[in-house]
Amino acid sequence: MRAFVYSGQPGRVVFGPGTLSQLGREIQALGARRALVLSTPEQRASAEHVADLLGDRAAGIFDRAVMHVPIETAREAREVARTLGADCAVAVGGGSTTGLGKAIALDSGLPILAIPTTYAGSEMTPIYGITEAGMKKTGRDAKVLPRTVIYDPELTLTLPVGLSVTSGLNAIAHAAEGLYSVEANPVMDLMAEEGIGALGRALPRIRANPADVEARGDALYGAWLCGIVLGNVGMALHHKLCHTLGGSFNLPHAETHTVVLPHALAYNAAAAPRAMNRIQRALKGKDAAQAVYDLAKDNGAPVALRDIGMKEGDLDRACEIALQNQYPNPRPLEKAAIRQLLQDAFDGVRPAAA
Ligand SMILES: NC(=O)C1=CN([C@@H]2O[C@H](COP(=O)(O)OP(=O)(O)OC[C@H]3O[C@@H](n4cnc5c(N)ncnc54)[C@H](OP(=O)(O)O)[C@@H]3O)[C@@H](O)[C@H]2O)C=CC1
Ligand SMILES: O=C(O)/C=C\C(=O)CC(=O)O
Repeated sequence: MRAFVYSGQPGRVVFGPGTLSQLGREIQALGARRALVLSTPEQRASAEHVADLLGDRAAGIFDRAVMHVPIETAREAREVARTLGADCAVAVGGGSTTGLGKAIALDSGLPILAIPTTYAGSEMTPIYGITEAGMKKTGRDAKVLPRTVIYDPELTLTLPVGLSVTSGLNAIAHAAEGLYSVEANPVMDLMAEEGIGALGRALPRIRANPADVEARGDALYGAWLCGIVLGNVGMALHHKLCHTLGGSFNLPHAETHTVVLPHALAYNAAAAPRAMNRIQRALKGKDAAQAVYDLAKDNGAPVALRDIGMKEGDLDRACEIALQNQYPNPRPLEKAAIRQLLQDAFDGVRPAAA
């Protein structure tokens, strides 16, 4: 076994159907008296429900969270938190809403209680992202790691099937890259394989019956584990490509992860055989890249960048941007091969077996 470093992230998790009802107790345990509830405009009704549960511990609602946390929105939310005298942020929603909570916490140190309704995993990480002048900057700060997370599968019943599948594959991407991270360790490997397996089993069941609370619970459990992996070990080529495609070409986050992941795995397969074994074992497939591609395609998710807004003429530039800085990856970053990876992802071809 090779040497490794393991740093656990602190945080309390309350998990299970109906656990939102424990919000009052959890807020009290945090010592918060005036919680600002965050949501997107579309999830305002959920924010109102959360505020009702908080009763006189609710300071107000800020319902203008948007994808990738524009700095203007972050400033506005910080100001609202200050004006209302908030001593806590409660983020109910996906990664966009959790991300806004993190932007507030980064500035003020307010504790976050997160109630995730997608599988993106941000609630398990000390990573924040803020977009300024069209550029998204990410960083790490222990202050932004939510102190408490309530995972209530009932809140994910309204997540449309298409988004459930792509968000689940976003989560799988964290675990898959965690398995070949330079910081990989045996504890994260266990969580990664278990998380991929749980999502691999849950997504087809959610597609068959979006109201299946058991399957929703399994997916959220998988997302939790995959999020822990993202928060603990560094990512590689796949996440770099997705940030490039999302940040510079405005492609949708979870869909981009879904399309690119099989091709990033095929690129790295020969250099990371143990990681590939774990992925294919978790998905009960014969080849990791093909198993991920099939999971997406068989469940109706997009598999081609051309179908999610990418222009073929931008592939060269995407390749250049993704290679501007060096970063750890199992296989060295080879320009021609990465350009071909992007072409394959653009065309949506099923990757060849390793
Ligand atoms: N810092 C970190 O560690 C991480 C950050 N992220 C960041 O998070 C963002 C992506 O997160 P993601 O969760 O995919 O995106 P969003 O939070 O934008 O949610 C994706 C979609 O899910 C919908 N949705 C969420 N909850 C519900 C619900 N209960 N019912 C119906 N629809 C729902 C949203 O609808 P609507 O807009 O209508 O609310 C939205 O259209 C990106 O900015 C990404 O960079 C992602 C992973 C980790
Ligand atoms: O960009 C961020 O906000 C930080 C990390 C992620 O988005 C992880 C991911 O690509 O899913």
